[in-house]
Amino acid sequence: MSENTEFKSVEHILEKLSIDDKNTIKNVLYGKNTYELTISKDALDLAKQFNIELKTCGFQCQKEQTRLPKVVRVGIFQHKTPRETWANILEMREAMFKIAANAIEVAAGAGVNVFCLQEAWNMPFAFCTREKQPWCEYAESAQNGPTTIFLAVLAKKYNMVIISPILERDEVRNDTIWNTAVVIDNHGDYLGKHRKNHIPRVGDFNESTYYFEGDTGHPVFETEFGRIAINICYGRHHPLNWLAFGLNGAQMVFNPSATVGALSEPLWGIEARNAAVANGYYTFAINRVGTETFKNEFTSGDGKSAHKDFGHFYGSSYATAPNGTRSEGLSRTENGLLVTQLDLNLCRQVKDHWGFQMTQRLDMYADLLPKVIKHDYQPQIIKKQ
Ligand SMILES: NC(=O)NCCC(=O)O
Repeated sequence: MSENTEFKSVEHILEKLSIDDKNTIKNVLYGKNTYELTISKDALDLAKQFNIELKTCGFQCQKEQTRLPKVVRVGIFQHKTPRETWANILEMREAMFKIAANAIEVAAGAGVNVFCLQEAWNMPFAFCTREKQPWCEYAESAQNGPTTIFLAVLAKKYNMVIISPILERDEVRNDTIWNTAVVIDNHGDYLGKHRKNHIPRVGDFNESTYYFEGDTGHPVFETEFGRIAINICYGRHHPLNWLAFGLNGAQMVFNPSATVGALSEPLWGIEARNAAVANGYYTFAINRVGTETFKNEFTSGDGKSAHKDFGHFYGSSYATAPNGTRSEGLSRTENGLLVTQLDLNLCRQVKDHWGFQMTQRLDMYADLLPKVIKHDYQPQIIKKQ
């Protein structure tokens, strides 16, 4: 399907219904407790000028008697690759930096405190090709590479925490490559990094040709705007990965992704949303957008003829509150910024209400898991004798 024939979004189709029907359906499917944010005219005008779809969503939270509200604005940004995939790397990087700078400027105008980009945001998602050149050249130091240096200036300028998922080159340890999210704090300082824990081996996602499973565990980054963690793309299919970030105290978990319609679209609205409910934190799922075509054909090992693209990255980035209420999705076809306003107090309120954490029986799972990973494990199946 070509990009022109892709439909814009589920919400766009819902717009065709009467207001009453649309609201009834949205209340059932997305939850009721949201509101639109007021955004300055300047930020709205800038978004228009930069061709960025700007959507907002506020999540309601009760006032407490003993704790002050902890209100945070979060921006998530999805974007297309702005040049042909085979463009010169320095030119591509320059064009990507321009797109990110524009989006961050709009986000700053909208009062965003924490901002996250999509997976491997500053390059084409070339891991379908299995070619090492030139793609490995995009890899750079997490702490001192050009992308972190570039974003650190903006983080400081706008007093904004920025999460930057990139292809990392560990120059200290054997030049190895990793799929990594870098966290830069609101003073422009490097706070740390997380390496993708689960590497896909499905469809054209040949990422294991380039990098290995991450070795950084489940870090949670304490920032002035709350405790954040990053569950990179394919990790969203792994409930224990989400669980571990929750156990380490995350209040907001980001899922920067790159995934295509034919493979995962029916799962997209479920997994990050379910993780928010199960773990009592906010989640933010960010998918890239557009179709990226490569110069050389590649095969998928599934009998289909060789081809030059992954298929359509369907965007549809969205946010979910710990009570399961979610925002609308961004477009399936355009660059977009979703700005959410949330109160971190809701995490504890939902835990108190539902008791999922209190009832989760970690003791039973802790007992089972060491047994399961033994090669001679016998599943606990009871059969009629
Ligand atoms: N980037 C990545 O891990 N994609 C895998 C496909 C998916 O998880 O939908």
